[in-house]
Amino acid sequence: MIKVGIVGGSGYTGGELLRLLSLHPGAEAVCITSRKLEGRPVGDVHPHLRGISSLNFESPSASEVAERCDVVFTAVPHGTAMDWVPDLLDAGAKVVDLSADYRLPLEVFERTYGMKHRAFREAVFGMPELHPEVRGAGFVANPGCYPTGASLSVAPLVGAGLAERVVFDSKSGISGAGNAPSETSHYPNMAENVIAYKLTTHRHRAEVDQELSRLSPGIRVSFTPHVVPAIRGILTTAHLLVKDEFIGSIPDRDEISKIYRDFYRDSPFIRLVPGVPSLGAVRGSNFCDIGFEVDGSGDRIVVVSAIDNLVKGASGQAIQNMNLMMGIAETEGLWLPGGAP
Ligand SMILES: NC(=O)C1=CN([C@@H]2O[C@H](COP(=O)(O)OP(=O)(O)OC[C@H]3O[C@@H](n4cnc5c(N)ncnc54)[C@H](OP(=O)(O)O)[C@@H]3O)[C@@H](O)[C@H]2O)C=CC1
Ligand SMILES: CC(=O)N[C@@H](CCC(=O)OP(=O)(O)O)C(=O)O
Repeated sequence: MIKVGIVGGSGYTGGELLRLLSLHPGAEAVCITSRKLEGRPVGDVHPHLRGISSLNFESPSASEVAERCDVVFTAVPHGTAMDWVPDLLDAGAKVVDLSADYRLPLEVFERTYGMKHRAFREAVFGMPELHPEVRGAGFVANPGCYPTGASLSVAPLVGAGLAERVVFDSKSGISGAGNAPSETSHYPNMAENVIAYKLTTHRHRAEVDQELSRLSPGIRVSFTPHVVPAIRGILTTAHLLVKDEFIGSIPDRDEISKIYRDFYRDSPFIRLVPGVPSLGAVRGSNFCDIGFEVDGSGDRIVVVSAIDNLVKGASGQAIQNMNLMMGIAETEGLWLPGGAP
């Protein structure tokens, strides 16, 4: 049994890690931290875990957590994980960091997040479909939620050299913002509304750019996020503008499907769907559903992806990474259907 610790277990991704781990046959949570809830049962703040988890929140040091665990998930805000990760690694634990602290090269992180990094280490970028080196790794930076849905939606087409530019338009459920109440999450502001924000400046553009540039150097990436009145889920619409040489001669639907199937042949959590993906079909699951349509104008392919931001966009992908790091089947504990409708 893999012994698991969760630093920052009172938040949304911490609760989701516990839910998924409770279904995992080869891993068990043994330590869950919270500064403000020390001593309280996990079910006090995560009511869905009442009767399932008998753990109490603790407030131990990094070395104590590492001593008791094989793998530790750091599910704390960016700028905070860097105070935990080096000590956990030095004490011998494998670490999956859910924050943004280790997803980008040092200089790009500091520019994008406007802060000095206090404890930089190299990590493997934890998107197994694009980074097979996750297998056996000791330290993995789990990707952001938007970058997961965005990068996976078009990676095969970008890798095939079709794209000049991709313009992403993403819609997220409100849990993407974490459990601290904010003006955006206030019910009268959010209900029956759609809020676009950081139209050209969201920090996740750097992550998507990083992943797609590896596949096609020089590609141009634009990204605009929205919050919609849903709790979970991210629906991303990618407008892939083809290179000049493909204008009017975009591969047909069968050829594009083949590009996807070949690229994702070893990726059990990617489902190429015949129509338009829906959030209901992936809610609660680790799947990323992808559908596409070639624009009759001949210069654009529109791709839509759907993920659950708390699962494939965070805690599910983190467990997928843990499985690969520990040398067990990638799907272990994660082979769950979505909660349609
Ligand atoms: N929500 C989402 O969809 C996604 C989130 N992420 C990332 O995952 C991480 C966690 O997100 P989420 O669960 O939503 O966040 P929440 O705001 O819901 O929870 C944050 C957790 O961090 C703990 N925490 C906060 N500050 C500190 C600190 N200084 N030291 C130790 N613990 C601290 C809090 O515990 P307490 O105050 O009780 O100590 C709480 O448990 C973030 O980096 C987020 O960006 C990534 C992808 C998707
Ligand atoms: C809806 C919403 O507010 N989403 C968050 C996504 C944050 C997240 O989960 O990403 P990181 O792990 O990179 O912080 C936002 O736009 O900031």
